[in-house]
Formats: sequence, C-alpha cells, structure tokens
Amino acid sequence: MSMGHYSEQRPGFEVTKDWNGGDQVVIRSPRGASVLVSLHGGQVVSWRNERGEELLFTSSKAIFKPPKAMRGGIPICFPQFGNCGTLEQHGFARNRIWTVDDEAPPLNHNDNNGKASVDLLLKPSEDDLKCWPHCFEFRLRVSLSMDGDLSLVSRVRNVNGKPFSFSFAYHTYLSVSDISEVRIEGLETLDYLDNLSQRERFTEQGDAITFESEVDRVYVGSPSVIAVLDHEKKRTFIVRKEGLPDVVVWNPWDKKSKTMADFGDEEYKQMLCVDAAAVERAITLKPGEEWTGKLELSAVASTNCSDHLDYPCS
Ligand SMILES: O=P(O)(O)OC[C@H]1O[C@@H](O)[C@H](O)[C@@H](O)[C@@H]1O
Repeated sequence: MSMGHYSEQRPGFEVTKDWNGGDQVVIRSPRGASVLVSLHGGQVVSWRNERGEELLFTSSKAIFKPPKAMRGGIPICFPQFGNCGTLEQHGFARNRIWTVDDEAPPLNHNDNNGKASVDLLLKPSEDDLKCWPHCFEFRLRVSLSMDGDLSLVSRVRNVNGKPFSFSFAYHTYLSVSDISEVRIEGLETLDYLDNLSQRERFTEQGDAITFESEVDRVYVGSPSVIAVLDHEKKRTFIVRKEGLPDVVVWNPWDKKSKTMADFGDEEYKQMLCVDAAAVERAITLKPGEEWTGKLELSAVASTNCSDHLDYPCS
C-alpha cells in the first residue's frame, strides 16, 4: 500500500507501508538507500546504504514480537533511560504500538530539505497513565535524505495540567566489523557516569575511546558531532545531535552477552551502541511546552569523514 501523502513530498522517493513483515513503513531513496521503521516501539529496525549494506545491528536472536523491544536498530528510551526510576528499564515507549501521524505539525523549513519522512505518534494509554501519570504527545519523524543519511526528530509535548520530567535516548545499535577495530572520537576528556560502578563519575583521559572489555557509560555534556570509526570496514559513522547533551556508549562484551536471551554469545563483536541521550539532567516541560531532540546519522568512507565533522544537525 502506497502512502500517497508521503510519496508526494519528495519525487523519486518511495514511502510504503509493509504489512507483511509486521506493521512497518519503508522509505526508499531514488539511489537505493532505505530505512525501515516499525510501529512497534517507533523503532528504526533497518538502515541500508545505496549498496544495500545494513548499517544497524540486529541480533540473530532478536525477538520481533510485542511487548518487548527488538534487540537492535534504534529503540526509543522514554520517559526513562535505564533503570534509574520507577518504570521498566528504558521506559515504556519502546514497547508500545505507535500510529502513523498524517497530521504532524510541520518542522522548521530546513528539516525537510531533500528528505522523505514518516511521522509517528505515541500517546499514553490508560495503563501507561497509571504508572506514569503525565499526559504527553510524542511525535517522531524519521527521514532519509538523498545521500542516504538517516535523521530522527522527537518532539515531546506536555498536554498535562502539571509539569513533568523525563530522560531519553536513541538507543542506536551500530553495525561494526569487529569491536576491537573501532574507535570513537569526540568524547575524549569528557566526564562520564559509569553504569558498571553505580554511576560513579570519572573523567576520560584524553585518548579516543577503544574497546577491550564491557563498557556502559554516560558521557555528559558532549559535543554535537562525534565520529565512530570502523577501521576494518573503512567506514565512519558521523553522529550529529541537537537537544541531547549526553552520549551513552554500551557494549556488553562476552560475559554479559551470555546472560541475554535475545543476543548471541559472540555478537558483541559486531555491534556498538552509541546513543544520543538526555540522561544526566532530566528534561522538564511545563504545561503546553514542547521539547525537541534530533539525531542525524551518516555513514561515510573513512577517508572522507573529516569534511563531515564541521557542520551540525541540519
Ligand atoms: O537489555 P536492554 O534493556 O535493552 O538494555 C541494554 C543496555 O542498554 C544500555 O543503554 C544501558 O546503558 C545498559 O545498562 C543496558 O544493559
């Protein structure tokens, strides 16, 4: 089924609903890049470049059935990141069924330049309101650009009579060739909260981040652009973010992998989570206020990546 409303916005792009593999929306660029978004969790479950290569990790043991989030892609952590709060781990948004929102209010002019998008909407159910008594509207726009860049824009509006606070993350499972060949640039010298030491605060010592054991950290007050370099693949992911001051870096390594039912024992070598997030300080919205958090991901040949580090989110 074609979604006329969306296909009209960018000639050459295809935006279709795919009911065979579950409730998913596919955006395909004229050059063959694609993104697949599931209504389950509002989760991006696939992002492919023009050569058809998958850029996001999905576990071979992932379970695609509600009510649990699928292990891979980009689950949305909202209204709670991790287990610091009264809600289930990473909040309920990733386990709910979202709807396609044909009436999403427009974003800034620049946000639509050369992109095709789908808009999703989540409102709390009666049950959600019992465990988190705050009325909100969460609008998620997922877009693919002509160059195959993926962008996610989240807008959370307080439609409640009272203020509320939340934490948030785009829990982004990047696909990598071999974790021991990967390096993150842009987080050097930052403070981080170490989830492996009861969130104790440490300071990174100035080198690019590499991996040789389990890592579960929240880097706080990070720059708006960071790079994840995969030497073996000669590919660099450029992560641009706005409204999201923190970056969560997670790799479960061998021991933790064996405890996760929906994750292969050796799969930690092929993934790295680098999440644009707002964790250290909660976001507070007064009645009627709206918050916006943006993530833009590009995957480029490592030799070309320096041109991409200079400009922020469009
Ligand atoms: O298994 P989940 O709930 O998807 O969480 C996976 C991981 O997500 C990371 O973001 C957290 O920092 C980790 O602590 C957590 O283990």
